[in-house]
Amino acid sequence: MADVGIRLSEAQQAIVDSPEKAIVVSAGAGSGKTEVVSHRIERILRDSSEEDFRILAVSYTVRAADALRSRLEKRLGGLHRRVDAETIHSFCLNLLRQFGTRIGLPADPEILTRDEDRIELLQYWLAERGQSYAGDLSSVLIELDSARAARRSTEYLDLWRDALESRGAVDYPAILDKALELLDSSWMRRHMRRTYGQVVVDEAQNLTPAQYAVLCSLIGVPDSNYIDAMLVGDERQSIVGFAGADPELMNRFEREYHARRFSLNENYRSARKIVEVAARVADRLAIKPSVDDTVEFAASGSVNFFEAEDEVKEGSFVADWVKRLIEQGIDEGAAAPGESRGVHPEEIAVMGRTAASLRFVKSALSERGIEWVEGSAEDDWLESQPARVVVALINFLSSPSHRSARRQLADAVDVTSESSDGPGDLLAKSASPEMQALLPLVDSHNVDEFFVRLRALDIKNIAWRSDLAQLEEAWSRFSDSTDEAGRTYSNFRAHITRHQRGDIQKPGVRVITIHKAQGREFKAVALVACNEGQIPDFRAREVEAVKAEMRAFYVALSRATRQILLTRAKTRMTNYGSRRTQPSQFLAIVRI
Ligand SMILES: Nc1ncnc2c1ncn2[C@@H]1O[C@H](COP(=O)(O)OP(=O)(O)OP(=O)(O)O)[C@@H](O)[C@H]1O
Repeated sequence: MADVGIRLSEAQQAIVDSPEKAIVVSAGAGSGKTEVVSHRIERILRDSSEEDFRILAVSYTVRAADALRSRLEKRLGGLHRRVDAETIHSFCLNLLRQFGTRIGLPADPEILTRDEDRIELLQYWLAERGQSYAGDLSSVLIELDSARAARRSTEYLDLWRDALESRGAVDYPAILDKALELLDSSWMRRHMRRTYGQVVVDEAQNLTPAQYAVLCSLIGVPDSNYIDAMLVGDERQSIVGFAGADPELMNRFEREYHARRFSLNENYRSARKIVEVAARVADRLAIKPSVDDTVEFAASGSVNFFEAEDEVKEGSFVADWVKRLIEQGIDEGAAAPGESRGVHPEEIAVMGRTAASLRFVKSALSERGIEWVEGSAEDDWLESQPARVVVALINFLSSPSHRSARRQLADAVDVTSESSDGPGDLLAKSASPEMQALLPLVDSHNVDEFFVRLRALDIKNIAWRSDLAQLEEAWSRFSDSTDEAGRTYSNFRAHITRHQRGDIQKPGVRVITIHKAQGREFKAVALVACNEGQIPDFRAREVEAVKAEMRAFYVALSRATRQILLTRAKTRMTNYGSRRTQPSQFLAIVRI
């Protein structure tokens, strides 16, 4: 997203300059929300003389937080250090690491990220209490997660909280719970008020009630001297309802904090035809204000539809479309006069409502020798197995007593673990020479020495060199900002979790689900499998559920700046053989 030389519109500038303590910005896709957020942060920092007054900018994904951080870094020079750009979970986790002992957490709480580890603990804890559960424990966890996101009570909740406490562990929802408990103390609130002069929440349509509670606790109650706050979001892009998100919370904030509401109606991202089709979907979603394309956009854009006989042919058609884009650029007439038609592979996204719907495109792209990558999965920043093991090893060495850390290492090495296994045992169990080559790392005395040894390793894996460079970069960022005493495995692991899992840097066409595409921008977007049952997903039966699917459709369309291709296959392979499909009801809305 280029922001050099952008002239903000009057409506955008009004938000940047607004002196109100609380504001809500509700605006459509591509209307410049992220642009406004970074300009407003810049304006506040430049206007304030207090050196130690910081801004907390909360984003929904690690990738979005990273993107905001690097945008501010480019524009603000040294001033960007006064901004903490984080996800709400990483912010809360950091609070727990700093102050958690005040509420009885261990200094380094074990973080249970994987369901296997949670199920094992739940099973153990139920057995301890002489209880058993006949059904599938993962469904208990799903219910526990959604209850905590919604802040309602449910069966097993107290039991699960006790189980976590007994283990000195937290899972993702408990990170918020515990942060809330911490923020309950007046000392902690004072500390927040002394630290932050402004809190900004981007993608606020994705807030859950639990996150909203943390936010309110953090800034302070309405009618008090609360920390200035700005919520920015788009109700039409609310697509994580399954995770408990409630776009209504933006209105609640407006009411409770008497916030001034702003809206932005112009689309700066997409060419005319794309704005037109996205606006038809937004209108159907009937959330005001609707987008109107009053920006005079010089590019007309192009929107096309293709219906294939079957999914293999659909995949081939999309792969050929990608190939043509890379070789010849976007369609003639789709670009603005004088604008280059060239497209880099990274500016092309092939999207699907689910990952499964993308498999035919993936193989068709590979057959044509076109490089592609999946979205920004959490661990995607490292490609080779040895590098992933290195991270798992750092995790293990930072908390050798955490069972989950041992298991993660065992998984990364691809062996099974016994409770007595140390990291050396796990590496030695693997027959792979690459894993054996990592053995010298195990008994490094500290993380400095770990890195000296890491550089000296002789590993023959094509991706190792670039992964090593990534690890080195993470290390040098960390060591630049941390004094010797703070350079522990545990702090370095925390640094990696907070900063290093963002967008993938690898080259190639992006082949991603719509959910992974939120907040991003591409020159050309193909959306495959536009069939009933695929988008909308077959599980969406109620009106509300279909609307949620329509919002996903809106997110997909509104990612494109110049060109859209929608495709479907007339037949699909299912477990029961080939079946005829019906076109998605959403195609009728965009009138294709
Ligand atoms: N005033 C402006 N003039 C020119 N370009 C602009 C202006 N405001 C924003 N843009 C550009 O429009 C594009 C969309 O802006 P931005 O990413 O901030 O939108 P957004 O509202 O955050 O979108 P979404 O909600 O879809 O993620 C970006 O490329 C941005 O640089």
